[in-house]
Amino acid sequence: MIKVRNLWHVYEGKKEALRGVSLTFGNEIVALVGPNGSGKTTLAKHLNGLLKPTKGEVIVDGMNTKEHTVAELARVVGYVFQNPEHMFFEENVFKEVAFGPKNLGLSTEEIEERVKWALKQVNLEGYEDRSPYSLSGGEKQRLAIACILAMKPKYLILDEPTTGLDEKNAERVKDIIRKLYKEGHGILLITHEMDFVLELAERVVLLYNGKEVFDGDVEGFFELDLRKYGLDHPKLLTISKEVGLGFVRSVEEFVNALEMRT
Ligand SMILES: Nc1ncnc2c1ncn2[C@@H]1O[C@H](COP(=O)(O)OP(=O)(O)OP(=O)(O)O)[C@@H](O)[C@H]1O
Repeated sequence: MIKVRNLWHVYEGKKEALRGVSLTFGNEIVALVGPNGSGKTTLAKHLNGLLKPTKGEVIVDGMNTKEHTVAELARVVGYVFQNPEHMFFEENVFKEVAFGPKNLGLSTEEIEERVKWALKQVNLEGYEDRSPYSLSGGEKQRLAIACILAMKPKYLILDEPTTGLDEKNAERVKDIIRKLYKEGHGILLITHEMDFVLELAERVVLLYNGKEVFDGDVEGFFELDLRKYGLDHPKLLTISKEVGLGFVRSVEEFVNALEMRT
């Protein structure tokens, strides 16, 4: 479990980015949403100790982030940043994925095993010798996930993982997220894409001005007046409600509901 208790974060210059956020998070897919500047990235950075609380505390599987290093916490909470190409620096995909496990001090054999396993999870087998920079946008995103997975963290934070991807690549990333969740990972998705929230999340945390203004299930979230928070409803849901079919989470569910009615 990750427990966030009355978390405040004040940046230098006195910007209060988080103002008393409390939540717990386990093996689930949680979407962290909110308008620009609401504090999503600041909150996420607290979960693996990149930032330390100004007030309050964050406990990751019993570890208080104030008392543990980022290196220790990164074994438990992996963070896949937005625009992953900025994080690549090795000459090939194998070395890129091996970097994390190497830093954990694992044996060569185990490192190789982990790289193989992580690349398989994201369908990048056979890419070992390619330069990370030669990959497509979708492949880079999957490589970034593999780099983090190779550390075998229990929790994963994914910051805008489908931004800039075409539909096919976005679907692939969604499939990876579903698979990782089924395998027991807790997943925190930072996203602006409400379709993504509708389709994938189990729970939504909405931040606004550094406070959580909603923490609950997806259906309840989409009953909010989201315009107040600078967010939109997904088109599919709007149409479904307009034609009286109520809450659906995918085109498939919409079509089924339509067929049931006729
Ligand atoms: N290093 C920093 N120093 C000072 N203020 C900062 C710093 N980083 C973020 N902030 C401010 O803290 C607030 C919250 O920022 P944060 O990046 O957490 O928001 P966000 O919800 O992730 O936004 P976005 O959706 O635009 O990525 C913003 O007002 C931002 O300008």
